[in-house]
Amino acid sequence: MATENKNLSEYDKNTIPNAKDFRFGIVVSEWNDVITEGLYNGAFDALIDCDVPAQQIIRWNVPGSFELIYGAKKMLQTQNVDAVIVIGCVIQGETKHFDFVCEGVTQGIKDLNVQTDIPVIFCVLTDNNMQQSIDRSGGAHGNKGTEAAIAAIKMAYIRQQASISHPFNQPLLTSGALQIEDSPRKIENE
Ligand SMILES: Nc1c(NC[C@H](O)[C@H](O)[C@H](O)CO)[nH]c(=O)[nH]c1=O
Ligand SMILES: CC(=O)[C@@H](O)COP(=O)(O)O
Repeated sequence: MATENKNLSEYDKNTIPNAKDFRFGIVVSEWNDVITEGLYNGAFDALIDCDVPAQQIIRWNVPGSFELIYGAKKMLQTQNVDAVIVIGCVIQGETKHFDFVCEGVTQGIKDLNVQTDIPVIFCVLTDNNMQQSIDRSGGAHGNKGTEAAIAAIKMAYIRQQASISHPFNQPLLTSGALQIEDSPRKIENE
């Protein structure tokens, strides 16, 4: 189902785990900030609506979507959070730069989800034009930031339940994977 056939802002609170004790990091790209601010507001408002105290939501800004990778890495390395949401808006320009930024940030955020124990939620619009971004940041198709917040709560809950049911969960990765230095959180493959 494409976004045009669903409203990104709709969620059923009855299907969402109790989030009042969870802490969330949100890393926001400053590129296309008219859009990213709308996405942030959607995410923040949804977390508050799901009973997350405002003081348990940490926001950092980065210059562009490509920097979301490093920002999220340092967020999860240094802050006590249960999930991180990265927010960006990449809009096609005249050149192939769009392709490389989108692929780079996608792969980078994927790598963080594989290499670390903290879920990182991908709230990065990759649109053909500004209207598509407007439609997905509080416009005709709802707000992808809202969708990302709900995903963050659900993934934080999965992580919490997994640690309860499998307190000594085994490393997932062989050696040689990306090492995130100086992290207070144990890398899965160690
Ligand atoms: N064109 C867009 C960018 N480009 C900037 C890159 O994300 C990055 O900051 C730069 O290459 C320096 O490393 N970023 C967006 O978020 N959105 C765009 O449309
Ligand atoms: C995604 C981008 O970096 C892009 O918007 C930059 O525009 P251009 O390709 O015209 O340089």
